Amino acid sequence: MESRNPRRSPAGSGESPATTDEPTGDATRVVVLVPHVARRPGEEGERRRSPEARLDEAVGLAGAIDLDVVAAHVIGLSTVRPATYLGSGKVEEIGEDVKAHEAGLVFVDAPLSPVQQRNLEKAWSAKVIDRTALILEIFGQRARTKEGVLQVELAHLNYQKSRLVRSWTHLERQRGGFGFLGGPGETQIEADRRIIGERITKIERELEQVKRTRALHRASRKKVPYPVVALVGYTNAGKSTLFNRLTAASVMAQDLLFATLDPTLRQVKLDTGDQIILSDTVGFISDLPTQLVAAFRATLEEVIEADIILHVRDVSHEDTAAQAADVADVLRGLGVDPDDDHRLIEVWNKIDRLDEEGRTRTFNSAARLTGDAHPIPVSALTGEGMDELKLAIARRLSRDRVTLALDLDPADGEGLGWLYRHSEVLDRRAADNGTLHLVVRVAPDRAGNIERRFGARRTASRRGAA
Ligand SMILES: Nc1nc2c(ncn2[C@@H]2O[C@H](COP(=O)(O)OP(=O)(O)OP(=O)(O)O)[C@@H](O)[C@H]2O)c(=O)[nH]1
Repeated sequence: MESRNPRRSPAGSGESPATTDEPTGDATRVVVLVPHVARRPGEEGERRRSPEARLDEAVGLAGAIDLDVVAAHVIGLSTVRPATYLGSGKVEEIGEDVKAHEAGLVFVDAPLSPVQQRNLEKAWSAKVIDRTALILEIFGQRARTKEGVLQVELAHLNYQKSRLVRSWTHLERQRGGFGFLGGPGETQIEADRRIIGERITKIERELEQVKRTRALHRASRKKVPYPVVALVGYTNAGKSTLFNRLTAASVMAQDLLFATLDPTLRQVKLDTGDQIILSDTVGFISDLPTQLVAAFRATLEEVIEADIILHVRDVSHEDTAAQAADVADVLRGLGVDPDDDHRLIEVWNKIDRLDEEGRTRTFNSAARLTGDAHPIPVSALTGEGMDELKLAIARRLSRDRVTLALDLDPADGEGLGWLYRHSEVLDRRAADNGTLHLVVRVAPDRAGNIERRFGARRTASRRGAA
């Protein structure tokens, strides 16, 4: 997608003006608006955050694609106006602001209808984008795998298709390149819809292919007997930093939202000797546009299937509770029970940012939650708490997995090879008569197979180091 160029604004500002109300200001200079509508039924999600916290988040989102935020306001509204979303007085006021700051772009952190968007663009002589458009841009820039790129492009096209009330300059350009398109009698919107429809079909076909390949990869990875530990968390919680700390691998970790659109997998050996596959995932966000839910699902398959889910939370953030609730919502949407303490471990990150009092409070509340619900306070930045975290993972793993003891004929090379491929071999000793005594560990669903094939016995023994 053309918008993936980081220097380009979502407005596609480099394109030639098609109408007189094209942006007059600099399209990288953005005014950020958070409309705050009086509470209405069914808007619970939005109300978790104060308008100021939402403004901070909106500014962060704009900054995530290198936009220069020149002004940011919370706009109190009693009701949404069908034509312009905001009341006429506010529209005028903001128009002045846009002009004064020579902004070419206004980000309205709300779902705007195509008509509202168009009217506001006219009123402000600036490009207007809503939350969905901005998030799509961010996801588009951060997509790292082919599947991620295709999913975001598909979401983008569906979004465009639903908003065909105005010309889309890139489509015009495309039409210029294919002069045969747009036969007689075909309106511009019909032609645009057809072009978008064709591209959607093409991308869907490509996605099918990519998915098939990925399914094959997943199947082969499943043969590796290591459990998958997935990191989830609100955007900017510190997942990539923690991932790096745990793997000492280099993935993009920076103070940007969505540094990780696609899952990243690394094999990690814990100090206890346990091998795990660590999976970094996309940062969650509140009010995720519906167009992206499908893309999210695909990239989050790792989470759905993970043996352990680490929920990374920024406990130094004033909105940490609301963020945790948003993450729980997304997990629920994926069919994962966020209250399943058996599978989830909460990692309370960024404790280095807390003052003495905050630290004491955090450690005390962590200590109050016992057993599986016990959260692990850490600093991915300084490394504090990493040993405790690894130990917690190892404990959870050894508890959930089944340890089996078996004897093997030394001539059964094939059987031995099979065991190494399909289980974790914890111990291997040869008796005087040559018989191999093996202790292996597997996920419970594999145990039956090994019991039948090798006459293995379940044992309570665990590796001493754990
Ligand atoms: N002070 C402090 N900063 C941290 C810590 N962990 C991460 N950060 C910072 O927080 C910012 C976001 O960290 P990331 O690791 O990119 O966060 P993420 O959760 O992967 O972000 P997304 O990919 O956007 O979801 C970066 O500036 C990190 O340096 C921590 O323990 N302490």
